[in-house]
Amino acid sequence: MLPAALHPDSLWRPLEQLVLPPIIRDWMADPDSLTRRLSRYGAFRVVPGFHAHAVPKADERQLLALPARQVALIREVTLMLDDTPVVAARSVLPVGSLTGANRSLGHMGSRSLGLELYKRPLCQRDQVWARRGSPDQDLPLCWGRQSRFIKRGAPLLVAEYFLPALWEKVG
Ligand SMILES: C=C(O[C@@H]1C=C(C(=O)O)C=C[C@H]1O)C(=O)O
Repeated sequence: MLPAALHPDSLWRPLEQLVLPPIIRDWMADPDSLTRRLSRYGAFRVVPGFHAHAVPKADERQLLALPARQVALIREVTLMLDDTPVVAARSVLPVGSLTGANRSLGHMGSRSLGLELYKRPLCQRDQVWARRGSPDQDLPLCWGRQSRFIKRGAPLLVAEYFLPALWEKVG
């Protein structure tokens, strides 16, 4: 029987509404680049996965206030430390947010999105939600953070699931 706080939660809830273990809150509430913080713990690498235009999930569309059938660029990656997967990430980049100087956000490949977001002009991480869940059926239940970034006035969504191996490396 999982303690109540550990039940899978289908809803993204504002981070400040959740009671979290201190180390989890420390990482989930960190306003700075996750890439930069992870890089302090070992050899950091981004392994790209799914990367295509698609209609976002209903909760993603709601968090970005996107119309029902509007497509966005979906980028899924695994963040590795010393060749161990530590974060599963899924970003939703509205087509309208990838114009002008923001175009490079749509062509990151194995470079971290964070490197662009945390370059000048700095992004704002203006909303952060959290949930206990699994990014997909092959991965274990873990804490997830959904952030809305504003870069050059344009919104994008980055979900990061903190895999169990992360806490072994940073604990
Ligand atoms: C937002 C950041 O970028 C990271 C890099 C990602 C990518 O390359 O797709 C996805 C999740 C983020 O953890 C960050 O470093 O804080």
